[in-house]
Amino acid sequence: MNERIARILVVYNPMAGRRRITRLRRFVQGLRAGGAEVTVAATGHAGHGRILSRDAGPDGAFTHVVAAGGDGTISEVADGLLEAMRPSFPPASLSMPGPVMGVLPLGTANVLAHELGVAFAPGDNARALLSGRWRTIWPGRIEAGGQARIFVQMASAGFDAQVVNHLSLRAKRVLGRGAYAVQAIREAGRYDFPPLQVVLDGQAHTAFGIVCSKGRFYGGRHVLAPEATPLARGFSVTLLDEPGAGPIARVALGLLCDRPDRVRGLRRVRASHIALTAPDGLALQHDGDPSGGSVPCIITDAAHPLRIAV
Ligand SMILES: Nc1ncnc2c1ncn2[C@@H]1O[C@H](COP(=O)(O)OP(=O)(O)OP(=O)(O)O)[C@@H](O)[C@H]1O
Repeated sequence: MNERIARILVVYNPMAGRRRITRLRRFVQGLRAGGAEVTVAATGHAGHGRILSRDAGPDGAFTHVVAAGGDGTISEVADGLLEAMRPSFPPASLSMPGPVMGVLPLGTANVLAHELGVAFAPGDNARALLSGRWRTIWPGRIEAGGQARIFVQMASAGFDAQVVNHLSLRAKRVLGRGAYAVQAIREAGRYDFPPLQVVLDGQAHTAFGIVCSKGRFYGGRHVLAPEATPLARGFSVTLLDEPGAGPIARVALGLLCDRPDRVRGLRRVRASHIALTAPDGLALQHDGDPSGGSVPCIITDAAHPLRIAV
């Protein structure tokens, strides 16, 4: 196989964001104009991105797999690429690092794209991808109810996970990021803030919400964890010490002003092994989508890092 030709699989989520098919077309044109062989595969259902990228990974058929969608699509593609690296998944060669992952931001919040400075303009993105530059990121892994999922930006339990779990894709398409605010107002009246037991690298804490961040940003380009980076192992863990709608409103204001350090009742701890339990099995979310499981859960780094084009 000719190693100089980029062979690119684009995993396109047609349900992400506001269905920006024109931007996808421009991106593919840019790649082809740059000499790449491009295959586009649209996802047919939630979780399909993981299967498409897992099956693209092991035999070297593709040099790159691009997640064309939002953060949920990115986490599914990352999940599939990492699954293909598992020794138990045939016919992966352990010496092969797998395809480089690309990101074409077509989603609602696109937090990882902001975090890594990925180009939003399709032509610029295609040129950057073909330039061959990449960085190594360490995704997170969340294990709940016997199922493990990969995330790239953050995972959480508490009020925000409840909002994400009750938010419809349709609302996100119609209202964009405003859909999160509308849903948060709805949940504020009915969420009862049960306490979470959190064990961070063996140290026990109690909290009323927890966000395990790989990157600085949360909900778009709002800084929650200034020191977090997806380029390193471990997490910046934000704990909410007080229950209720008042503290949540303070956090929202702190995020809008990018001043999480000024918010009373929020604290951050570095940790690499996070165990959560709660009395009544709270919902979880990762990268802005429901995790499909509930607390109790364990959060750690993924077994392998991923190469990501920037
Ligand atoms: N064909 C499909 N039909 C329904 N859901 C799908 C389909 N393909 C993917 N999905 C799901 O769509 C969800 C949302 O996708 P994604 O997160 O990429 O977009 P977004 O929510 O608009 O963006 P962001 O997460 O950046 O706010 C994901 O959970 C994914 O599993």
